[in-house]
Amino acid sequence: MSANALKLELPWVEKYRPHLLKDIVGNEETITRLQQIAQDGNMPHLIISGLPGIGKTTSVSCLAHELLGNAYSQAVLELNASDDRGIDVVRNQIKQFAQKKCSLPPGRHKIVILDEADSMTAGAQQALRRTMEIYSNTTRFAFACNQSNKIIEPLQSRCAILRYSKLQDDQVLRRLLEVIQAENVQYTNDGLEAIIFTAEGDMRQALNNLQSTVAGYGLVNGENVFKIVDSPHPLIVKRMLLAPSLDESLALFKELWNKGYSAVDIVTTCFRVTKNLDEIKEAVRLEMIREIGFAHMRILEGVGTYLQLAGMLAKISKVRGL
Ligand SMILES: Nc1ncnc2c1ncn2[C@@H]1O[C@H](COP(=O)(O)OP(=O)(O)OP(=O)(O)O)[C@@H](O)[C@H]1O
Repeated sequence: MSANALKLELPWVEKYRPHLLKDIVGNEETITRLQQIAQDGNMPHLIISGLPGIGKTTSVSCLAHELLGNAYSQAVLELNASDDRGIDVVRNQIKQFAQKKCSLPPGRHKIVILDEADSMTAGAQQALRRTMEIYSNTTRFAFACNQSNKIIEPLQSRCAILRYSKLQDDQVLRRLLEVIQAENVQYTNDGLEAIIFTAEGDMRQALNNLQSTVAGYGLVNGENVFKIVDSPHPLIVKRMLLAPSLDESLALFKELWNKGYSAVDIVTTCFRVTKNLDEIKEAVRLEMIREIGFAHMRILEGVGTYLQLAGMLAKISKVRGL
């Protein structure tokens, strides 16, 4: 195996997973709150919610490490969606853990981390209610989830809810550059732009796409990134949307369609490109987004045909006054 292949073995998302709260990028206010909790030592029950790949699980585990130090391995119970988390696990495993005695730094508590908690059944969540109360003097719970409304109300009312927002492009960029420097990656600016464009604020996806592009092509440039991500190149989509005539627009669309991109891929790229189109008037841009939105809705309802997208392009060219 070559040295390069060996170097690529460990996923960068794991290799560069922050170990301290201060290394987590973005959501500064929430992170500051977690740092305060880490200093006080008295962690409340927590729900951390937000989109995938923005550092929720990482934050909880950093917090637990900072609170418990060397006691982490015995004083933290981590359960995620791949573990069985039905009612029996709550009744047995979690309860047993809560009853377990272990020596901790003074004023600290054992921590149960429930990742992807929104996928737990309502029954299992109900069963947690009493457990959380009875053992709250020794054990605290941290839930990470994508949608906090999937956590039943009684649990929500027992917890402090922290919401993570999507990471800004410059925050993702900063982290990418750190990894690029550490891994000595060759890149071009349009390559970085492509990674940020496709990741849409999801740090995990950004790092994975970076690593896949390096593994596949070596050089991170726009073309290679879009090949790896397998989504239509935004420049072609832009040309399609701004073509001087409907015929030209349809010709570019046909090219994309024949390459095998799905209707959803094309329509979502159309939306992302249109969102940032500075070349046209605001009112026209909003009308275009409206048409794209309608087409997207119909495609998600199941009508993802060639005709559907061709119709969308026809409406867009009408909106643009062609
Ligand atoms: N804010 C961040 N700062 C630095 N690295 C991050 C950040 N967010 C995510 N990452 C990187 O992405 C990886 C995945 O993050 P994490 O598991 O915390 O995501 P998550 O928000 O819990 O997602 P999910 O909802 O899918 O569980 C981490 O290992 C880390 O490398």
